[in-house]
Amino acid sequence: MTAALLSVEGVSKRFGGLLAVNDVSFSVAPGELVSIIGPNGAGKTTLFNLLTGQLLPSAGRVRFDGHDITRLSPNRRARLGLGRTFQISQTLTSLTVLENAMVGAFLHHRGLKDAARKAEGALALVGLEHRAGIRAGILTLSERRRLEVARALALEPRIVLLDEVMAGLNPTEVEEIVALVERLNAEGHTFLVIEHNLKVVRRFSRRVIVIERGARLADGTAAEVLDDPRVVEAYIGRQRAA
Ligand SMILES: Nc1ncnc2c1ncn2[C@@H]1O[C@H](COP(=O)(O)OP(=O)(O)OP(=O)(O)O)[C@@H](O)[C@H]1O
Repeated sequence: MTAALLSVEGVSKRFGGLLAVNDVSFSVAPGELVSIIGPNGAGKTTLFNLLTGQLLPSAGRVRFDGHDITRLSPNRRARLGLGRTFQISQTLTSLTVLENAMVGAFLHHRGLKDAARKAEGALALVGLEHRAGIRAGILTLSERRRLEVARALALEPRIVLLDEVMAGLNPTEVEEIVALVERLNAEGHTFLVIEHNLKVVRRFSRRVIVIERGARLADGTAAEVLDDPRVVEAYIGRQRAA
């Protein structure tokens, strides 16, 4: 078995009386594309925040490439190779598209020229190179999402965490992002993705983890997990009923 790139070991997060993440364990191997699904409020974004250091866990450990990163700052984790996008767009609307991508690149490249070259490469990976010089504020939602992926890629990450990058997009735009993530994964990028669109999840994930009320309810192949009666009951049935 391939050594894990990211390991989550018995991680919990308590907010006062609420156990938002409850003793969750799993690992991600290099090259995988793993989806995390679960009902609203299940604890998925909190779990991402524990992985990237925006929050510290109440219990448990996070390891990255064998190193214990449980208490490292977000910046140190990003330097080690944890890139992410946020559910709420972090695009700096008054800066250009290139300058936004450079925010990621500055982590490893202090010089302007080097950072710009790295950022241009990341924009080319997501098909936004022709938009490099325009103000990010005038991008469409779909372009903005791709810019966020580019900013994460400009960090030269070893894993990219995507938090609902397809939310609010129309079916054509969803297809574009799915194709982008599939291509990047085929090129060797490792992804951990929070996604609500189960058609997308079934299509592109080899592996799916279900979080419900903070706990891991299932972890397996997309077919195993999405057809598991417990998952249908806890999540999919509820989505269908909605
Ligand atoms: N900083 C915080 N302080 C207190 N409670 C919080 C905080 N962040 C999240 N929570 C609570 O933790 C629970 C899990 O929230 P979280 O945002 O992680 O869920 P989610 O699965 O990402 O939901 P969604 O799919 O709606 O984005 C929710 O009950 C939420 O209200």
